Order: sequence, then structure tokens, then C-alpha cells
Amino acid sequence: MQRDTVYALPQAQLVDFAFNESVADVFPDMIRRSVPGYETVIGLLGVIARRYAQPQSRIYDLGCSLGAATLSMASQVRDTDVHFVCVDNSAAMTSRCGQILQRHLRTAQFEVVCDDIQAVALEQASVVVLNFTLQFLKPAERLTMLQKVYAGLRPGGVLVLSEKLAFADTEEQELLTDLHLEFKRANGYSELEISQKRSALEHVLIPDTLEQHIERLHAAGFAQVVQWFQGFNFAALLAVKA
Ligand SMILES: Nc1ncnc2c1ncn2[C@@H]1O[C@H](C[S@+](CC[C@H]([NH3+])C(=O)[O-])CC(=O)[O-])[C@@H](O)[C@H]1O
Ligand SMILES: O=C(O)C(=O)Cc1ccccc1
Repeated sequence: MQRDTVYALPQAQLVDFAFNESVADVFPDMIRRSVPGYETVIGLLGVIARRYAQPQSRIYDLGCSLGAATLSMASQVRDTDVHFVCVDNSAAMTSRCGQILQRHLRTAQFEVVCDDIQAVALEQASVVVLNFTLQFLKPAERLTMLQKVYAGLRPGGVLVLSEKLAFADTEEQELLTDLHLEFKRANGYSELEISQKRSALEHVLIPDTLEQHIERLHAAGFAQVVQWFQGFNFAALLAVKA
């Protein structure tokens, strides 16, 4: 695995974070060292998919990056007639994702689409995954995205939503942000790397509170909303269509 050094050297100017070639090259290392519980979430996504996958349905991995969620789900889902659709608007990610999935899955089992997740048709879905992706959409566009997911799901289908969280309570926000910083330091990131990435993400990754997520999922139509994971300021929910 290639080590993430994207923000190791002082940047001449502040540039918004982008999922370009340099990020795609080091992404497994970057996300593992940046998101507390990432690997656990990936593993448990497989268990959730195993529970909710339906015969002759589609599983959508929206904002798939290198396909880690799809690989976990494919290893657990028993129905052979489930089709995986992996979508990401970064060509650097989708080209690598296609190569990785090819090594593990049958060609007929999956497709990788380079497009905005807001533009792709969602049909006959039993499982939809937004694993740390909704947070990159403009806040005003998030409800429409969830409504689209709801419409594309079959009854009994599930949306898995993982996100970085904000907290309404100032003290809680400070504590969990601080613990996230300690997590990054513990994983070998320097103060320079941490602060440069924070600036780059400032206008790109806009976290909502858990309460905002739950309310929005209900507004989109989901009857059952359950939080199943939290690692500091990162959480995962599942939302079931009745
Ligand atoms: N509008 C959009 N349309 C399509 N893709 C998008 C959009 N906005 C962002 N992305 C894509 O969403 C992904 C977010 S990373 C997901 C990790 C993965 N799910 C994983 O389980 O390893 C999370 C993170 O880096 O914090 C990137 O690949 C973006 O290109
Ligand atoms: O690094 C961070 O602070 C994050 O919030 C997570 C993250 C992980 C990988 C790419 C972008 C953001």
C-alpha cells in the first residue's frame, strides 16, 4: 500500500481537496489513517448487505472510490444474481476501481460508472451504500439525493449511510474533533499534514449533525432509521424502506 504524503510538504497556495490521481494512488492508506473505524465499517457493511440483499436486485455503491465497500459486500452476499453498480465522479478512482474489481469479481457481476451520483438512474435496488459520500454533496442537494435513493429501492431495501458528523453542542464538537486529531497524530500524520488537509476540506466536506441526518432520512420517506456505528466524529446509519 502506498503511503499518503499528499499534504506532507508546505503547499504554495490553498487548493480545495479533490479526488485526483495523487489522492487515488494513496487512497486506501489515506482513508484508513483518517477515518476512525473505516475498516470496521467496511467489514460490517458486508454483514448488512448479506441481510438485505434480494434475489435479482442491484446493489449500488455510490461514491465507490476504489470499491472497498463493494468487495466487502460481494464476499458476503449469497445471491449470485445480484448486480453491483459502483459510481464515482472521479475518473482517477473509477479506472483503478474497475481494475481492482476485475481481479475479484466476475465481469457480469458488476459495472463501474464514472458519473455524478445525482445523475445516475437507481432501479431495483436492495442495498444502496453512501459510505462517506453524501458529505461531499452541497447541503441543499442532499435531501433530493436521499429521495432519489428511496425511490430506487425496493420495499424492504436498505440505505447504508456513513458520514463525518458535526455536533450541535460546542463541548462535544471540540472533544470529538480533538480525538479525531489525536487519531491522525497516532497514525503518523504531522501537524502540517493535518492543518493543510483541514483547510483543503473546509469548503468541500460539510458535515451535518446526527439529528439532521435522521430527520432528513425520515423526510425522504425511510420508516426505520438506526445508527449502528460511531468512531469519534464518524458514524454509520441504516435506513430501511418499508
Ligand atoms: N457528486 C459525486 N458523485 C460521485 N462521486 C462523488 C461525488 N462527490 C464525491 N464523490 C466521490 O465520493 C468518494 C468519497 S470517499 C468514499 C469512500 C468509499 N465509499 C469507500 O468505502 O472506500 C470518502 C472520503 O474520501 O472521505 C470519492 O471517491 C469522490 O470522488
Ligand atoms: O481526513 C479527514 O479529516 C476526513 O474527514 C476524512 C477524509 C478521508 C479521506 C479523504 C477526505 C476526507
